[in-house]
Amino acid sequence: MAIDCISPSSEAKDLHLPTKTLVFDASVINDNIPDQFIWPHDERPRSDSHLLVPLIDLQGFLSGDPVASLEASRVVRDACRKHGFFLVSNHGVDCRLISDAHHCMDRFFGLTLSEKQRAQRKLWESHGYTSSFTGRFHSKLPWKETLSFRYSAEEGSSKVVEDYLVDAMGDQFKQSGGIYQEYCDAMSTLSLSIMELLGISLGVGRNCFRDFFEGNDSIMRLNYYPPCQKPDMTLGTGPHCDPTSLTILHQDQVGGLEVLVDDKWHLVLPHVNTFVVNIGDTFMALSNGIYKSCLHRAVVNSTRTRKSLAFFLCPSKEKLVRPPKELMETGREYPDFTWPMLLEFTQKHYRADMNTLQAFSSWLQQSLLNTSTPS
Ligand SMILES: C=C1C[C@]23C[C@@]1(O)CC[C@H]2[C@]1(C)CCC[C@@](C)(C(=O)O)[C@H]1[C@@H]3C(=O)O
Ligand SMILES: O=C(O)CCC(=O)C(=O)O
Ligand SMILES: [Fe+2]
Repeated sequence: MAIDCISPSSEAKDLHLPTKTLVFDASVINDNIPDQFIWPHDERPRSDSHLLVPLIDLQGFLSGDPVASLEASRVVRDACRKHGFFLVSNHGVDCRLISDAHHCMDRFFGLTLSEKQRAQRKLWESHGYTSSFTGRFHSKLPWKETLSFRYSAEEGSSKVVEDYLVDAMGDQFKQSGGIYQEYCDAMSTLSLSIMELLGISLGVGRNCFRDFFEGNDSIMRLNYYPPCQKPDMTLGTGPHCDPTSLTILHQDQVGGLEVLVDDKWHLVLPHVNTFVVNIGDTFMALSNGIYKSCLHRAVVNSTRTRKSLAFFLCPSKEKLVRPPKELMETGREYPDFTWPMLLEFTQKHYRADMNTLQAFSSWLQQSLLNTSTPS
C-alpha cells in the first residue's frame, strides 16, 4: 500500500525535520532550556482539578463472583462511554514485582547517555531508548527519556523481553530483563481479564475480545521524566490518545498524568498498587466508537523525577481490527485495518495526537480509493 499520500498536517510535517545536534541531558539544559522544548501558550499545562476516575476492585470479578462482575462491568461501561479511563485495584499483580520494575528503571536511566544509547531506538522503530525524540521531532519536544520494547504472548516467545534487554545492554541486564519479562506477562494476563470485562460490558460475551488479544504483540514502555526548571512551559508527554488498544499504566507517587474531560484538564492522582487503565484508538475502533479513547498528557515538575510504566496492549500482526457484528447493526465508524498499519502511520506519517484515529481512517479510505480507481 502507498503510504506517502497523506496530506501532511502540521504535526506530520514536524516528523521530518529532526534536530540532530540537540542532546537531552536535563542536568545541563535545565539552565537554558532550548526553544524546542517550549510548548505554545494554548498547550501549556494548566490543570483545573482532579478527575474522579472510577476505582474498580477486581477481586470479586477475578474470583468469579457474578454480582461483583456485573457491578464492575457497569462501572467500566459508564467510564468507557464517557472518557475511557478507570483505575483497578486488587488486580492480582504482586506489589513486589511493581516495585522491582520501578527499581530497574532507576538502574537503566541512571546510566550515562552513551551507555543507554546501546539500546538506541532507530528512527522508524517503536522499540529502544530515546531521549526526548530529538532525532524525530523538531518542536514541542517531550521532557522525558523512554525505553520501549516488544512483548509477545505467542507461544515460543516466552523470553522476548529478557532476550532483547540482554542483547542490547549486555549480561548485567539479565536480572532486569527477567523482571520486565515477568512484569509484561502479568500485564498481558491482567489485560486479558480486563478484555473479558469489556466484552461483558458491551454485551458481546466475555471471550470475544479475550480471544482476539490472546496472542497479543504488545509494547512495554518505561517513561522517565527528570525535574524541569520550567514545568509550566514544557510537557513530559504531549496531548495524545494512545493509538494502541488498552494501556495499563503504573505511575509512581509523584503524579503528573492528566486527562481532558469536558474540555478541562484533570490530574489523575497516583494510588499505591493501583493501575490506571485507558482505552486506546484501536479498541475504540473495535467497539465501533462506543468506547472512547481520550486525550491525555503528562506534566513535569521542578523538583522530582517522575516515572511511569506503560503496557500498551496490541493485537497480533495479522488480526483484522473489525468490531463484532452485534456492535455494527447501525453502521460502521472506521474501516478495517491491522495494527501494523496504524503503528506505521504513527511512526512515519503522523505524530500521535487527539485526531490520530480520524486522520488514519481518512488516509486509509483515500488510499483504498486511489488503488481502486483505474488510472
Ligand atoms: C505506538 C505508540 C506511539 C507512542 C508510543 C506508543 O507505544 C503508544 C503511544 C504513543 C505516544 C506516547 C503518544 C504521544 C507522542 C509520542 C511520540 C510520545 O511522546 O512518546 C507517542 C509514542 C511514539 O513513539 O510515537
Ligand atoms: O507518564 C504518564 O503518566 C503517561 C504516559 C503516556 O500517556 C504514554 O506513554 O502514552
Ligand atoms: Fe498515553
